[in-house]
Amino acid sequence: MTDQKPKKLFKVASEFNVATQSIVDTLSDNGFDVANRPNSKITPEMYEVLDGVYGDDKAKSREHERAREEYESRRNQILSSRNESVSIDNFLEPIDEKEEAKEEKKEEKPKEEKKAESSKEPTLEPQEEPEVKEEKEEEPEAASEEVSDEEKEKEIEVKSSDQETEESDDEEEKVKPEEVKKEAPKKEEPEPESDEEDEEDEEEDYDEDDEEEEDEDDTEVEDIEDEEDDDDSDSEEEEDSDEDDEEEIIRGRSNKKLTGTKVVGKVEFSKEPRKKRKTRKRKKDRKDDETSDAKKQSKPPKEDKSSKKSKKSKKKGRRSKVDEEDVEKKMRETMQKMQSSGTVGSKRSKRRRQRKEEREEERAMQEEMEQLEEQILEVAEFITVSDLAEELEVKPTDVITTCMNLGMMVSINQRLDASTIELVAAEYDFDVEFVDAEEMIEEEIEVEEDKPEDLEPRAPIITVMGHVDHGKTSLLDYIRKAKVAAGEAGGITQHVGAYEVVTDDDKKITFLDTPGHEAFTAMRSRGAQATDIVILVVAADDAVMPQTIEAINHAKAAGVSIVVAINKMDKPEANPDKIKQQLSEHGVIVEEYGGTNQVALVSAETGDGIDDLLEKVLIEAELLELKANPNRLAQGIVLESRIDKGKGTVANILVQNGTLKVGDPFVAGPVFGRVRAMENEHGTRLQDAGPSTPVQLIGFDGTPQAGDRLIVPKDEKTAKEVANQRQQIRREQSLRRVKHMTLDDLSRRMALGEVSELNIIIKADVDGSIEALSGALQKLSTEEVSVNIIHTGSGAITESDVLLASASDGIIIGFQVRPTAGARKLAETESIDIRLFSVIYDAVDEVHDALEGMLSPEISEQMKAMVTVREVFKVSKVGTIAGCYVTEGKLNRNNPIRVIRDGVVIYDGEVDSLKRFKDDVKEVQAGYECGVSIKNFNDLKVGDEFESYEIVEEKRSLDDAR
Ligand SMILES: Nc1nc2c(ncn2[C@@H]2O[C@H](COP(=O)(O)OP(=O)(O)OP(=O)(O)O)[C@@H](O)[C@H]2O)c(=O)[nH]1
Repeated sequence: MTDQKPKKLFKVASEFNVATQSIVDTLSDNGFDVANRPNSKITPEMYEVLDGVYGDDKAKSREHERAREEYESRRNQILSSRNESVSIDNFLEPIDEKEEAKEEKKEEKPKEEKKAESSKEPTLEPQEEPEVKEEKEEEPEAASEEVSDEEKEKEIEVKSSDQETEESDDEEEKVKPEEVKKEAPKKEEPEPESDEEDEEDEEEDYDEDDEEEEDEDDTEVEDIEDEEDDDDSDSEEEEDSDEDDEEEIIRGRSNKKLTGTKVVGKVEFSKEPRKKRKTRKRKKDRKDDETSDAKKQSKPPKEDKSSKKSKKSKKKGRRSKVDEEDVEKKMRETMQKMQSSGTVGSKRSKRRRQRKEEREEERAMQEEMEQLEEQILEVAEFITVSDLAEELEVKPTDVITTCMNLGMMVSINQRLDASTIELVAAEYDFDVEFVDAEEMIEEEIEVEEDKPEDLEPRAPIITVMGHVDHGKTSLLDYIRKAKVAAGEAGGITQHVGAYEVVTDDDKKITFLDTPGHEAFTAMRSRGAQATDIVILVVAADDAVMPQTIEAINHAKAAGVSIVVAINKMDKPEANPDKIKQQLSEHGVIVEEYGGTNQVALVSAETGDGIDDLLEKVLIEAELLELKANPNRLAQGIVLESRIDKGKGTVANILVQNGTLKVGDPFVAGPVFGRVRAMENEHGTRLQDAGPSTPVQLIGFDGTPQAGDRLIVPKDEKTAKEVANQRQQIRREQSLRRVKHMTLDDLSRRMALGEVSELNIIIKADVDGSIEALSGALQKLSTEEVSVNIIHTGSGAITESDVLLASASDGIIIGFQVRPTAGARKLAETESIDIRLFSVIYDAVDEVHDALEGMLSPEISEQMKAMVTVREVFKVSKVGTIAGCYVTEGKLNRNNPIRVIRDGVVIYDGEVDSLKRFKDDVKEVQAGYECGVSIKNFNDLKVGDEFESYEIVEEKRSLDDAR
């Protein structure tokens, strides 16, 4: 009009609210040759011509715009009056209004078309209308959803205005020309903002939920940004602006909206909608790869994703390259504008892009992981050559050849150890992940996983622990007498390792018979855990004692909840507060002190508080949500076993899950069996036993160990096979495997990935050394291996320590203390590594070296003899002479010697003189008496022990080093 400068086609189109094609056509009719491109220049002359043809439309467009504006603000009012969040409902409510608007639009569009076309080919008009309808019918499929979607679209459409500009004959009076558009968006901007925010959130969720549609969503999102940023300049070339509009429409909504949008385009050009899609896709691609211009290349992979997309790609192909490039260029510009403008929209788009990049990275990583996983072989140690070959998908002879090349002669049925399996697998480019052999076998039989709906609450299984004489047995006895199913005639007739009690409100609790943490830990050391809750008994008239602390540590190491029973409350000197206080110092914090451990004040003598204790146990059980499925094949645990002259092997079993029935075949550890008979503690024969029921079971082929898991497989054949396999594996393991952690073995096991933590039990002479040592050791934790001090205590290393080490696969560090004879033997049989030190730094260095994989135990200490002092003679000028008895080994006068009193090293020195009767001797064998004096040490007492030892240099073999 008044403008002297040439205008861009898309702007003019938007101004007149006509399709760019119509403008191009009109111009060509009037002798102007203009390409239908958004940026084609419309000279003032051309503009004049257009003004003549479309001037009226412009006015209508303005009117329309105003109407739309009104509608928009009404809508926003409604929306904001509701809860800000934009939900489908929010959109659905103003349906009527929107529907109206929609109707208007539908009517407007065809008419506009007519007008646009009328200048050229009025006859085409009637044909266009049906086309539009068709489109509309085709695209939006889900009617109800789309109503809301379309409404949303409309809102946005209204904002963008380009589409509405596409005429309206009937509505002419209502609809006003375009200029309004420009004003309108500005006003609208703040309002729609909130909607779009919400939409954006929706999109975010959507993005995350649906990767497939991610791209489209993103496109939509960007379109929204376009909308936001370009609202002012709403103007876009007719065609592309149509596309953009569509995109804008799409923005806040689902893909269906996109299709709805197409309709607009189709009104004018039957292929338009497809072009629009192309544009969208291009946009997507650009977003995917902003910097790359080669969008077309990036498209194909995405297109593969869905047939829809591939269709799109075909459509793309139809369009001329030039057009695409132009549009892309335009899009790029828009994007740049958006970025440089630094608007909220651009920030959003950045965020979105970031998210998208992150997602892509994640996807790439996942793919990588998958690839890596493919190369990981999950096998059990001691797998046979043939099984390994099967896993590697090669012939057994190939594995044998590989082993030969590695310098090992193996047979097809030979079982291989971890390092050999690794070596062989490496030859085939596989990494190995070792899984527990027994678990693997169990996996074969334990296919069925309990469904949550099949699970029913089961009775909790309780172990009572506490210090000597604090009343564990009394408590168990009282509960048993008072609560064991009162109706049972004859009372308790036999020991089944556990018993069930029924509380006043008819709830069941199963108590394991053997109190104390030794039994508990011994069971755990065999890989079994029967206990759900520990009742920690502490005498109210005493204090938290060493075994109380041990019990706490054992329960914690097992991850079992603790309910405290402060016993002997009937005693006048009872002081429960002191006990609670002391317990809190050891990590057992009762509820009134802000902790989670429940506490009951009881008297095992009078029975006071026992009901309260049981109630608290039940509450704890409820918190633990202990459940089992009684309607499945049984699983249980062997509590004890013995051989009965008449019955053969008899074992006390605790059923943990499922129901054990007479006649069931089973496997308990490496032992096969079939349930011949079951009895409860009252000697009553049972036909079946459900979860948490203790029974005495007959029908074993061999003798299982306490702690062995009992499983009922689907048939006898499987049970026999599993038992057989387990026997083989156990044999293999006992032959070839150091069962428990040792410092020497640590680095090897670290390399195998078997170890992520080093559990240490510290025993020392005094508390000060414990603190210093545990502090220093804990600091040694590395990323790969964390150092856990699971128990500390002063005094000799006891069997209980060894059991805990065994159960927790830990090592024992003794500082200035020695193991008791029993502990030493147990440590030998359980292969527990006990390291004894006299200097804290030596201990720290050794653990450090082990963790670094640099431990070189070339020099080690070997105990040569143990000697007990039976009498002490003080001889003037000579000093103290001990009359001794050599209990173990051979006492050599040249070996260094330690003096141990109550398990604690009190002196480390040399033998001054060693005599048999009156004669000096070089050495004395075990079982003989002798007289010993120690250089510079006279403080000898009856009962002291001497430990004679030798420093040995060990040469490490290659095997050791591995
Ligand atoms: N007054 C009083 N004495 C109790 C109570 N509970 C246990 N006792 C007594 O404390 C002593 C030790 O009780 P036990 O039940 O044998 O203690 P324990 O913890 O099982 O001991 P060990 O089996 O040696 O570990 C016995 O003489 C009981 O009579 C109580 O609540 N009140």
